[in-house]
Amino acid sequence: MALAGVRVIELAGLAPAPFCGMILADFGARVIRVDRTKVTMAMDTLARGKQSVALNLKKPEGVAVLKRLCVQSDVVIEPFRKGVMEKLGLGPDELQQENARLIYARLTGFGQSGLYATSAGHDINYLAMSGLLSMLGRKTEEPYAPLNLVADFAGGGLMCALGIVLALLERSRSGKGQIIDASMVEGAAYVGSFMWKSRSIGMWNRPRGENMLDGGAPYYDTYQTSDGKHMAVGALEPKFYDQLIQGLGLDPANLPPQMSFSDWPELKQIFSRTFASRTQAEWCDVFDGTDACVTPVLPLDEVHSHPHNRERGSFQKDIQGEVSPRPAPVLSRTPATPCLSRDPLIGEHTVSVLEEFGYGAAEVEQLLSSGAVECNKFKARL
Ligand SMILES: C[C@H](CCC[C@@H](C)[C@H]1CC[C@H]2[C@@H]3[C@H](O)C[C@@H]4C[C@H](O)CC[C@]4(C)[C@H]3C[C@H](O)[C@]12C)C(=O)SCCNC(=O)CCNC(=O)[C@H](O)C(C)(C)COP(=O)(O)OP(=O)(O)OC[C@H]1O[C@@H](n2cnc3c(N)ncnc32)[C@H](O)[C@@H]1OP(=O)(O)O
Repeated sequence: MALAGVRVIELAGLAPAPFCGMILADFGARVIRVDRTKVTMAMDTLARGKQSVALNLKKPEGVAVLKRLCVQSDVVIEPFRKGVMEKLGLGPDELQQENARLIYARLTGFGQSGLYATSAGHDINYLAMSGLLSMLGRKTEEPYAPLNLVADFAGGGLMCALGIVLALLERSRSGKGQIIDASMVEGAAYVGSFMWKSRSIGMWNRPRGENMLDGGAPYYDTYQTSDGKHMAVGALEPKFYDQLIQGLGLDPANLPPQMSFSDWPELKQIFSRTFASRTQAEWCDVFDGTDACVTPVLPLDEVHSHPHNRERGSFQKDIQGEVSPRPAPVLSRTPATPCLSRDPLIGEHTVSVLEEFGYGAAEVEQLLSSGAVECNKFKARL
């Protein structure tokens, strides 16, 4: 796989860093997650393919172990507030002094500098500071965050993974590591560059919820069907819009023009009434295979069985029967082969990893007895 041989130390975090680590693991990196000790339940639901070592970084011995792991690794991902790693003596200066090739990824909400750098926050806060949240939500509602998708994952974990891969590529020429300052505010904003750049062509010059792509246009929205499900409509171009009108069985001569903003509310009502007259399956029979840009809105437990997704194998089932998306994108020669076995227990691999990284049995025993590390063996259910 593309990242085979790359060793990553992921310090356990909330959601963005685990997603970054999972992406790297999916594409072949060896990801060792460093968990806290005295924690029984892992909160990392994105742990596939990772190993877990439990270290107490409040103990000098624990800090020394992390240093040794990082000296022999390519990447360290830290998900903490600015300054936490420096307080532990594990900042970039310390770690890159011992390993100049180390790529030190710092995944934060506000970045390593600035007024909010040491403030707590979550996805919605970073999204708000990116400018994008002000554009999200129907005109009759307050701005709302689309789950914790945009800052945590698109602008956070995924952007950080991109930074790591870029730094690995650069290191193949320079031989040197570097620090990645991955701010979720900036990552989310960067993902939203189109919103900035398309203002020049008038894409967003109407109030929130009244533009073409933010719920204003009747031909770019969702509609309820007679069985309480929904269809998604994205018929932007006139040639696709014509097929939408045809599929709905409407006469264009009796409708206002597609681009008549003032008539959009009336058009939306006509579309709503029409979509409400049939079931989702019936509308799929009408629109599947056409260019009307109409698709069913599928709930999570139906996506993997939809003929299109099933044919491509877009979703996978792990050893415990849990369905989740397969890694994307698909590389033709070195595709990701995600681990489908169970997630690691906290500290499950502590002893084996320490031994692999050069600790002798007596040293491991001493670290265990001091509480600097912990090991939880998987107890197979008999
Ligand atoms: C929307 C998402 C949130 C997704 C996560 C949610 C799924 C969960 C978040 C809260 C959970 C609920 C909550 O815990 C309450 C219940 C608990 C119950 O047990 C379960 C049910 C709950 C309802 C539970 C349910 C869910 O699990 C939750 C809802 C996001 O937006 S995630 C993005 C967050 N932001 C960032 O990641 C940006 C960068 N990080 C930060 O800014 C901060 O880390 C953050 C997130 C603000 C947290 O700040 P905090 O003060 O807690 O930590 P830090 O300042 O970073 O310092 C870390 C300290 O930990 C020490 N440390 C680290 N590793 C070790 C170690 N191995 N050994 C010892 N010590 C360690 C480190 O030294 C720091 O110590 P100091 O504070 O002394 O310096």
